[in-house]
Amino acid sequence: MATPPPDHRPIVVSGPSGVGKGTLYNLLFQRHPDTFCLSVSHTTRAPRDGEQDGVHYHFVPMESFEDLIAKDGFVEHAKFSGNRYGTSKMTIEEQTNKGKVVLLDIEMEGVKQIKQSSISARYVFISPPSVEVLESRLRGRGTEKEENIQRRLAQAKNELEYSQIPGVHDKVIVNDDLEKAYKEFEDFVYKPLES
Ligand SMILES: Nc1ncnc2c1ncn2[C@@H]1O[C@H](COP(=O)(O)OP(=O)(O)OP(=O)(O)O)[C@@H](O)[C@H]1O
Repeated sequence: MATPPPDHRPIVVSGPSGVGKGTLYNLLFQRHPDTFCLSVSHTTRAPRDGEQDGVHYHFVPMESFEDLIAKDGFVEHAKFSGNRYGTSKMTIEEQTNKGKVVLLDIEMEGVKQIKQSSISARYVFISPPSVEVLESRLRGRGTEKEENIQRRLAQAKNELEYSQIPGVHDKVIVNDDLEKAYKEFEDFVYKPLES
């Protein structure tokens, strides 16, 4: 049965690659079925094998994407290797109107953009116990090539610096012991509304 949190605002989850963001919010989805959803991004890149439109991404032509930018339809968007990616305001609104609390898994530049947008959201940053632990998780996941690992670690240092600026995030969780970090994450998500 769905147990919605008292605060329905979208939750922006950020943190370095490999820190365990997906692990934490997938646990939340398992333990609270039908309550949350992950925002589906728009992209101009072609679908990969097995990717479904509307499930993994909203796949759109460049022209439609740029049209939506011009109409201020995105809370954040970015370009990676020639393709555009973004989170549309419409996607967030539609899911919120269905009674779901929307989680956004966003990297640092996107977080900065959302903070400038009209969307009222809650911000949680997932931090590694140390850069060494982060490196071993990235390697342990076995999904990255060496050059990718080095690039992600360099980017992690920027993200960690940004997370230390007071007031940027409502909550910073160190993902050391998974169950302990999960409990902190769940407590943050289910925090009573402040009057
Ligand atoms: N508390 C933890 N202790 C040990 N290992 C963990 C912990 N949390 C996550 N992991 C492991 O670390 C690896 C990275 O986790 P995950 O894929 O959830 O990271 P992510 O932040 O979502 O990464 P990305 O941003 O690249 O998608 C996984 O192999 C996961 O099982």
